[in-house]
Amino acid sequence: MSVHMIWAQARNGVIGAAGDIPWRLPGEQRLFKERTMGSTVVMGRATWDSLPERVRPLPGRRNVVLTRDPGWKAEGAVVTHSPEEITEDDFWVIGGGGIYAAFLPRAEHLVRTTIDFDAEGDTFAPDLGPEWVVSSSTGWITAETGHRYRIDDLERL
Ligand SMILES: Nc1nc(N)c2c(n1)CN(C(=O)COc1ccccc1N1CCC(C(=O)O)CC1)C2
Repeated sequence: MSVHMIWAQARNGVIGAAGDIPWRLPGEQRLFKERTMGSTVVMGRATWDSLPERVRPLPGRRNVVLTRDPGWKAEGAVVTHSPEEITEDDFWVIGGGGIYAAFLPRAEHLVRTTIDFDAEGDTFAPDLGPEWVVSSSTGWITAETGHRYRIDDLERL
């Protein structure tokens, strides 16, 4: 089972605010799409709800949604009620905060975008222990909006 996690965070660790992402960086979204295309993506119900309907389910990927609600279902979503139920051998965890924290112990590979600003928000990236090391990095990319961001791949030592 190889578990990948992918997220974008502000310098101060914020990944979400009131059910949305407090920035819009199309270039970064394109990189997310490229990295996950063709794979299984696993997300919490709130992240599913945060996707615009036109891209829900995320096209070209098997969308697995984790929820405690036994009655929840949605067109295009494979519903799962606990992380232990996920037995796929290779998938990408795409949020949100609680889901990243739940899967971090099982993750083998992280793709972390850091945006070079501090954001206001209520949801944070998982705390990474010293066992996580950057295995490759894009270096700073300047977005159309002038914001700088970088994408690091991390592996466990
Ligand atoms: N590094 C990294 N990790 C993450 N987990 C995520 C990102 N960046 C960026 N994210 C989002 O913006 C979430 O999605 C969207 C949100 C609002 C509007 C469009 C979108 N979509 C973007 C993805 C498109 C696709 O993939 O097809 C469909 C449209 C999740």
